Amino acid sequence: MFNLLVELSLRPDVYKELLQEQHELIKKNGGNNHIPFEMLDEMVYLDAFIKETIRLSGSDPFMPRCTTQEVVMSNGVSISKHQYVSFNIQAHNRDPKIFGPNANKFNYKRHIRLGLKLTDASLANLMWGAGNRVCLARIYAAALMKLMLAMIIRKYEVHANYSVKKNKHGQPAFTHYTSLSDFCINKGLYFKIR
Ligand code: HEM
Repeated sequence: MFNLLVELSLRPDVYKELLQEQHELIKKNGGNNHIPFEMLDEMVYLDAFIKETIRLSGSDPFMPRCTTQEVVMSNGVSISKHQYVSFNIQAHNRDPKIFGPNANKFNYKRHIRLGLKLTDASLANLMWGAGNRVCLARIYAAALMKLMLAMIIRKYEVHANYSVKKNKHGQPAFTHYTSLSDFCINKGLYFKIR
């Protein structure tokens, strides 16, 4: 959740688009601010924003497994029984073979174009794991994330307060995160009521 809020605070243009989506839904609901479960499905931008944030800044970085038998991989490397192996989700999530030449760029609309939803578990979204061990509560967890973010977007502006350093290529290097703080706006994130 913290990553999502940091991302929101860093991207005012995206924030505007997400707020616009919420305003349209409120209007469609006759001005009522209530968020019924079915409405979460209509939050297409918010869905894609969460997915893109988690693709780039991660949930679970690794999927550890223990082999139950010897495995010979396609490149000839063999792994014997009872060895711990791990799949690197973060490297996968930035792989240009899967996400194209702009794999390192934040572009949440890529998921809308592909018609992929936050709750879908696929190679384009490993945040829930995959296969037999896929997260059993992903629909619940996704709904909670969307509900909380939608409520925050409707009511608050989120601002970050940490220094954005530049790396040697002049791009922002977000190395200086501070933790959430409710007693001092000089640290972490703060919320301003609209
Ligand atoms: C944003 C929140 C969540 C994320 C990102 C997430 C992610 C994951 C991932 C990646 C796995 C697979 C782990 C692996 O293959 O090694 C997993 C499995 C699982 N998750 Fe979640 N999860 C979330 C929330 C929840 C919640 C709230 C619950 C329960 C109320 C839950 C219940 C489970 C269970 C029971 C499994 C194991 C399924 C199995 O092994 O058969 N998850 N989750």
